[in-house]
Amino acid sequence: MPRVARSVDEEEEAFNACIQRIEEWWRSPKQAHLKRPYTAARVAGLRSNLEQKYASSDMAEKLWKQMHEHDAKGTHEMTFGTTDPIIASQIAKYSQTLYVSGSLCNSSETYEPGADHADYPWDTVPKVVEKLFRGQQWQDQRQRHYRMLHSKEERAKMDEWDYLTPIIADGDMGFGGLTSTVKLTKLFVESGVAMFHLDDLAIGCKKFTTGEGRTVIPLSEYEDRLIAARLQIDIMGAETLLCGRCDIDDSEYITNVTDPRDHEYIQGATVPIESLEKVLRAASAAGKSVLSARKQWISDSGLSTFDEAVQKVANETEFAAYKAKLGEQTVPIEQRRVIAEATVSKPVFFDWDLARIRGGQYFYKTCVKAMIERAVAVAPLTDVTWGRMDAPKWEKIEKFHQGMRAIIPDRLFLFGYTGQYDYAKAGFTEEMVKNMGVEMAKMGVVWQVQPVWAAQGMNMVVDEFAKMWAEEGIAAYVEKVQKPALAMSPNPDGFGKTSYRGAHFADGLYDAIVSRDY
Ligand SMILES: C[C@](O)(C(=O)O)[C@H](CC(=O)O)C(=O)O
Repeated sequence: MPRVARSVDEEEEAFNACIQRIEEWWRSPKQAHLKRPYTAARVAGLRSNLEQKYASSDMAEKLWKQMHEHDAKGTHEMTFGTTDPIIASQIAKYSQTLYVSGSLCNSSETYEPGADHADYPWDTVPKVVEKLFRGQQWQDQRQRHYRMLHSKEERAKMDEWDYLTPIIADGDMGFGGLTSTVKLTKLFVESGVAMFHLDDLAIGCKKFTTGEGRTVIPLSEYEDRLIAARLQIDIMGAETLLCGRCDIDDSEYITNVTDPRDHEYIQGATVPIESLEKVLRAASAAGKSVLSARKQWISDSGLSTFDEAVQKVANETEFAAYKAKLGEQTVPIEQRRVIAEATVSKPVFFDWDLARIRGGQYFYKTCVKAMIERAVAVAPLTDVTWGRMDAPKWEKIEKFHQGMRAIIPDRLFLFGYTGQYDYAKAGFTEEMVKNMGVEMAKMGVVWQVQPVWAAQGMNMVVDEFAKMWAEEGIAAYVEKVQKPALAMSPNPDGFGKTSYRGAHFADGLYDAIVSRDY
């Protein structure tokens, strides 16, 4: 039987050398801000004997450099989402990066489309990243071949695009268990991604039209999710970047109360009342609106956090004493009750179980302070932060990013302009909208994306063309598409002056094979 041709002493020596290489790597400038909860020995013990290099590392280092250059200049990247290599090749002319949206993948890259629910197969987004990255490499190879068919003088006058724009991808919530997140991470690294983001949402709980907020997971589970991803990146020895996305801004529920760091934000009934679920079941049985019954219960129950419950029954002096005793550290609910008993004369009624909803979730009162606490807690595991917001509230944008940088001065951020942002409703003037990208860049928001343009802008383009083509046919195509396209500069590719569609490259391969030189 073939055995590994090496003595146990050599094995031991190789293993210890691997540990030292990992420890040295972790001291490198790009890794130094990270703090792992596991040792280099544990990582070495999870590696195979085949240590590989990944293109993901090259693309991550390119992105890391780009983001820090933007930060130093107070500028920012603007890109948008696509799942199509042809669109990606055109984005490369004006943006330095590319984004792969989970929402878009769920509507255009799955056998069974869906809403932005991350209910698609876990390997969907990494496969789209790989498709786009392969497309980028082919465009780069094709362009290089075409250029080198020309003299230096001719090349000096030709367009040359950097098609190898780092790809940032949506890892959603890591798709379930920790080993699912490990596998997702492995595929992302192997796909050539530069960075991916993981959020703190509970899987499968998003609601879109009922007015209910998102469900998040306890901070400890969010940390584990990110540790799983960081560990797999370390096992692969990759430079791939990890973004901690925090989705609590639009949340209303949390799956459980195991982490005392969340207790400050959990809401409960502050008067004795029938449980919410019991009331909703009765309303449903009576054919009444469950949403109205829910709204009424929230009002009747005096739904509040524990601190708000204390404030309702304490006088000013008592509440000040209560808050002073709490201090700034994490105080679990049972300790909050003890402090309330010691500082407030009246009894405090607070029951978070009465408010639990059908899936067992607890009500959660989000705020910027909670967003900052979460983002800071996971910063040692992540390279950048994304505080996701369902609507643009400038005060909140400022409070979050400035609050984060007051604690981590060099933190970099991502930001997503989702398609349904209503700026007027959010109190933005036209001037504010025009300047928000630049103003956010001053706070370290160096990468800004419109994730789902393809589900909005592309629909407009296709709608317009489909109507024209159906009604006016080829004559309109020649006048409104073909002629303008061929006249454009830089050439929008497709046909005409460049080798965009690969004709020259294909012939170049053929000619090399049959060794015929032009
Ligand atoms: C970025 C996002 O995660 C996505 O899937 O593209 C979505 C986009 C959107 O809802 O517009 C999100 O922001 O949650």
